Amino acid sequence: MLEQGGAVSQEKILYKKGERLWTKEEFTERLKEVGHSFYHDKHPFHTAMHQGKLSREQIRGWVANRYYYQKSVPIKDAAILSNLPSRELRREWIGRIIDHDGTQAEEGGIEAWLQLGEAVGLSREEVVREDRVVPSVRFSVDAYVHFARTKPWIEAVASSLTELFSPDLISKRIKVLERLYPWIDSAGMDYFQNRLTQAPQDSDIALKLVLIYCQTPEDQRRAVEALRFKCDVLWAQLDAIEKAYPLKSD
Ligand SMILES: O=C(O)c1cc(C(=O)O)c2c(n1)C(=O)C(=O)c1cc(C(=O)O)[nH]c1-2
Repeated sequence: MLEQGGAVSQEKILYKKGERLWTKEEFTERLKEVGHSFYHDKHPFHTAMHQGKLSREQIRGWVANRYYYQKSVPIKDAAILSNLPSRELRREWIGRIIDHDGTQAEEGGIEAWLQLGEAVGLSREEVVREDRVVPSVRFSVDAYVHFARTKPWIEAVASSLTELFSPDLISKRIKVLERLYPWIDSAGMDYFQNRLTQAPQDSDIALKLVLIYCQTPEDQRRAVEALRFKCDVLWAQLDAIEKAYPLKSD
């Protein structure tokens, strides 16, 4: 099928097994549906956090365990970077590593997370020693890094699209922590404040790449599955944290 300019109208091409390529709008909608159904904003541990029900020990356990995710994100991004096939693509991605690792002038997200640790009463030494990190948190985060290393780069990029949904969750979290957990030193909020500008920039780039480079129904399906996998990674972390720091029943 040819459009006016002679370009092939991908939207109308029918593929085998009756599949057709989703339009960009349909594809974006499918990705967003995954977030609405499976993102960790609805996990019971977050629900309890948002209701002000977590004890100091539970907040500390969450911060200490999530450190393992924070320190692994730039490793995951370096794995993706190493699989990107052009310098134009690598230029789009490299800033993420600096956001987390920092440079001499800019300390970066991992440092800000350690400051959050101090704000909730954890020494940076104990956070860095990973004393409280439970096996299933390690296991799920390592699965994310492994996914980024071994899957086609566009699937790894798609798996980062949970960041489409993180700004709403993080802005809610900032308000909740300030209002319901006043014992947390406000200096600890810098990490979350920074993510409110970084996450939309990251997800804009990732979504642009996914929409451009997923050119067949199979590519699109795999991107949706990659995002579902990543939702599971985030959910599994909270399951593990909840198991180690059980919620009180009402
Ligand atoms: O606090 C959160 O709920 C949350 C969620 C996510 C996410 O949705 O993947 C990220 C972050 N935080 C985050 O801080 C972060 O740096 C980050 C990087 C990525 C990624 O996949 O590349 N996700 C997230």
